This record gives sequence, structure tokens and C-alpha cells, in this order.
Amino acid sequence: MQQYDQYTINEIGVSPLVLMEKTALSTIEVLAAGQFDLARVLVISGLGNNGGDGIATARLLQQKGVNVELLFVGDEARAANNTSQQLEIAKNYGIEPIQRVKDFRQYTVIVDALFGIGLVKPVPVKLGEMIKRINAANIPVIALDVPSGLNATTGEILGAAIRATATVTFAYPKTGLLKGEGPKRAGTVYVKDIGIYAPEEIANFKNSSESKGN
Ligand SMILES: NC(=O)C1=CN([C@@H]2O[C@H](COP(=O)(O)OP(=O)(O)OC[C@H]3O[C@@H](n4cnc5c(N)ncnc54)[C@H](O)[C@@H]3O)[C@@H](O)[C@H]2O)[C@@H](O)CC1
Ligand SMILES: [K+]
Repeated sequence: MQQYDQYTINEIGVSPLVLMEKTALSTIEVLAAGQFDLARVLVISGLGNNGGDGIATARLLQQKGVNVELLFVGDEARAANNTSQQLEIAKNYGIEPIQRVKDFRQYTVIVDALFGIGLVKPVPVKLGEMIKRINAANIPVIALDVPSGLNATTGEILGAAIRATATVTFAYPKTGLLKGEGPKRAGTVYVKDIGIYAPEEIANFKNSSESKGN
């Protein structure tokens, strides 16, 4: 998946911010489909690109008039480039991230954008404790791409992992959602097309255009 991401960005030339916007639009689609109560939404964003997907989602929710708060976890100066850009954009729309949450039970739904497929080592202890508090709160959680703390390839728990009600996974289902602890942690899995394709699919697009004489 990481190779497909990089190919789409570097070889095809699609901007990562466009891909992030699509992840956020797909998430909104699932959030708005009726399964979730959007009375008070918390988006939890980490420093990586998964966090950027979350910040973009928070912005789109705010623009739809939803009561949304953004918990940004970690030092802004260490955020991935696209993620700090998303943070700037969100701030320009008046979203001021919060740094801590005392009680997760005050929210009607939590959007988990702490870690995505980039997580390969155990989650830092403090974030593991936060993940356990979120699970204990028993609030519906929608995970972006993978439940944070789950190894996206093996389905192992990397110290602690979110237990999601639903997971919106981008482009293709990640193998870790289907094996090991994955099925128990991911809830209902929604696979959303965000414009990242495997090389075979790209070849099909090219062939079908050529056969039409384009
Ligand atoms: N490659 C891309 O440009 C795209 C990536 N996308 C999203 O980006 C995800 C992958 O992003 P990344 O590879 O940047 O990695 P992740 O966002 O999965 O982040 C994991 C990495 O960030 C570190 N990290 C994150 N928050 C931290 C915190 N608060 N304290 C300490 N360490 C922290 C983790 O240790 C780990 O190394 C995908 O799952 C998907 O959601 C999508 O936006 C589509 C485009
Ligand atoms: K996540």
C-alpha cells in the first residue's frame, strides 16, 4: 500500500493533499450514513499522515455545522509536512486543537486518526494508556485506515490498539484488518476508493483509453 501511495504521488503526480481530502470525504460519507450520532464529535489526530486525514475530516465536519473538537496528540513541530499543512488550514477556519481530554464519555463518536499504516513499532506508553481509556469509555469509534495500534500488515496489537465500531480503509483492505486481532478491532470495514490504484489497475485504465483511440 505504501508503494502504491508513493507511486500515485511521485509518478502519477496526484498531490497528497488531494488524497487526504478524499480520505476525509469518504469518512464523512460513512459518518453521515445514519449509524453514528454526530451530536458531539472528537477527532484524535497523531503526527503522521493518518493524523492529516483526521484533521481534514474535522474541518469538513465543522463546515457542515457539526459540533467537533480536534485532539492533536504530540508536538506540532514534529508533524509530517502534509499534516502540519492540514493543521494550518484547520486553524484558518477557526479550529483550535485541544491537547488533552479528561473524559472521553462526553463525546457521541470518536474519529481515530492517531496511527495508520505507518505504525510498525509499539505505541509510546502514554498513547497506549490513552488508547485504553478510549476503549474503556465504550463510545462508538470510527477508525481511519486501521484502528490505531494495530499492525496493518500482520493484525498484531502493537502494545495497545483501538477497538473500533467501524473502520474506513482507503484504497484497498489492509491485510491486518483480516487476520490476527484485526477482525475484532476493526468492526465493520468500509473500503473507499481515494484514487490510489495498484499498477495492474493503472495498466487497465491505460489500455481501455488506448482501445477507445484516446
Ligand atoms: N502517503 C500518503 O501521502 C497518504 C497517506 N494516507 C494516510 O497516511 C497513513 C500513513 O501515514 P504515515 O506513514 O505518515 O504514518 P502514520 O500516520 O500511520 O503514523 C505512524 C507514524 O507516526 C508516528 N507518530 C504519529 N503520531 C505520533 C505521536 N503523537 N507521538 C509519537 N509518534 C507518533 C508513529 O510512531 C509512526 O512512526 C495511512 O494510513 C493513511 O491514513 C492518506 O492520507 C492517503 C495519502
Ligand atoms: K487510525
